Amino acid sequence: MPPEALPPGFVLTGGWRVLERLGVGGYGVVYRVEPVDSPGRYFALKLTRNTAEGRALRELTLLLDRAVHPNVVAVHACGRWPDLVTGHFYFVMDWVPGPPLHVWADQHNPSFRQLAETFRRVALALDTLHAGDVLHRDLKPEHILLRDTEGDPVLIDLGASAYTGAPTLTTGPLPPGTRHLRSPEAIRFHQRHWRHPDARYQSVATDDLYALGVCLYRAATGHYPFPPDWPADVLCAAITSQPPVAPSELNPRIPPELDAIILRLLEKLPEQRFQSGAELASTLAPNRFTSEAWATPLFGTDTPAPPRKPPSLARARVRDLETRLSRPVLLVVPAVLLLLAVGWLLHGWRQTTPRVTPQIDPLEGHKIARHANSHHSEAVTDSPRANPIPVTVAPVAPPLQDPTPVMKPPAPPAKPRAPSLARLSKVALACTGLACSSSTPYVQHRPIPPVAECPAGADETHERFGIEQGDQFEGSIGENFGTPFRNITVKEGYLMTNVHRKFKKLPAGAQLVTEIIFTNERVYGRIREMRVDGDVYPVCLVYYEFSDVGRQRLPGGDEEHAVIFNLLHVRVVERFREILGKDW
Ligand SMILES: Nc1ncnc2c1ncn2[C@@H]1O[C@H](COP(=O)(O)OP(=O)(O)OP(=O)(O)O)[C@@H](O)[C@H]1O
Repeated sequence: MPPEALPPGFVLTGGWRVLERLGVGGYGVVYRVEPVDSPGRYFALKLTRNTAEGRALRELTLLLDRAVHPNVVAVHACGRWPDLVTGHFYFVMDWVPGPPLHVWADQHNPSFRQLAETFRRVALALDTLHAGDVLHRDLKPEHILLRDTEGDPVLIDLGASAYTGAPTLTTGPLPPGTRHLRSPEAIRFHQRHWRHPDARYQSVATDDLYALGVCLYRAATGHYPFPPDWPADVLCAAITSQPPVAPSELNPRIPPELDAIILRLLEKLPEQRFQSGAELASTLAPNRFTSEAWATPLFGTDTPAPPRKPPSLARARVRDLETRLSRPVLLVVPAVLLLLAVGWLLHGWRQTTPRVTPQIDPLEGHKIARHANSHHSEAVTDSPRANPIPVTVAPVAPPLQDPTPVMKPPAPPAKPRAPSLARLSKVALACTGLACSSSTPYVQHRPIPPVAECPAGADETHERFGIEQGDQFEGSIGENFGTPFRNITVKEGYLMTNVHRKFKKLPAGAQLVTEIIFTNERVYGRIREMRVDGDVYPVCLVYYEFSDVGRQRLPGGDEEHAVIFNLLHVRVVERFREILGKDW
């Protein structure tokens, strides 16, 4: 039985009876359970979805040892299912009966004073974690549950937390996290270092405090400072350089002091934020908020606040572009040409980008920023953008695993060219928040990618999933397993290939983080990392066609874009080779 499908009444090894499923996250599924020998006492049981339990053990270690606090969920037992030794790992913690923070704010509609008190307690809990060298790193409204309607908060999900001596979870520049709650400095770091395999962002307390500011903004206004469903590059650019709309502009009931506190938490520079949970907590001390404004509920029911506009995507696009255009190489271009390009781009973007559609909550009369599902932890990703070629695939962040050193021949120097309007537009189009970290917009002649070794541990993964060198299976690029199948446009960088159908023990839908490299003739896909049910495995796979590594480029594309068909073969290899036509 799959771990996420245990029915009510099912009893797990260890004597825990399942009552209901509370949630499914990236790595675990959480059930409300009761002990068989003590029915009526409720607990939450987090069961890993995969038998590899790195994150769960880490979380358990923290909850048992370092993160013991009345406002952090307490853990009581652990075990494995179905087999005591080899089964899925689980741990049992307090069941928190109330809703997550944003749902509480929207539906219970507490007073500003209650909200401040809830956040004061979260700030104190954070301060204790930080004092013990623990960083939460994935604070979001979904991870702050309310114990009761008064708003006593409980922090959950420390699976991504950092603590001294903890095993590293990822080997990319950023730790796991959720994009719209990442701090500006973390995103800036990613923009600068995503091509550098050894770069690691060191989270600090002010990252958690920034995320807490995002949670507070969401609770007090019904919106995120920057909507999570914005295209990734625009969202990242907005987080790093666009000031958020003042919360009081979205919800005029917000007392000025709270407005200032939220904006300070969201400062772009960490040194301008609160420096510790304790500092924030003292600013939120209840005796400071005596005015009438603090006693009012967050949102009006009798006289609903006039709907205000959430931050505009078009404005963010302009700022994004402004940021990019301020790069020195472009300063020499006459302003009039820039304006023309901006106008043209905005026109194109308006037609091609999703819009943020506010949805009115009928109960409270305030708007809730709409976003697809709950937001699971993820790495920063890039996004599709306006492109003259039909379908562009969204690149993703580089792999989480240790990239293997690549034996690179010296790169041919890029030809300097004088800026022209055509080139400018092209650069602006091709230049994403992440891709902008590269200083060369494009090169004309691309070398065949050099030989590189497989990442450490790939053999073990192959064995685990029953695949061996020379095996070939179908992969597809794009959401919905790539369907409908079609020609797509890819850029160099990273994108996600899916295992298209089950192959040996490889499940359909397993995600293959693929490095795309292309020459003038071929597109190479090198895969060093596979993600299955939230777990990450090193692998050594390549795109493959007939007896050749890589895929033929189809007509279309340009120096920046290559067109390929999105259903393709993936082959297990012993190393990444460079020679065309070489049989395996
Ligand atoms: N102690 C608890 N009491 C009540 N509900 C809980 C508890 N712990 C978790 N949940 C519910 O289960 C959901 C998933 O839990 P959690 O976030 O810990 O899983 P995850 O796999 O780490 O997810 P993510 O992908 O967000 O990191 C939570 O969003 C929450 O709704």
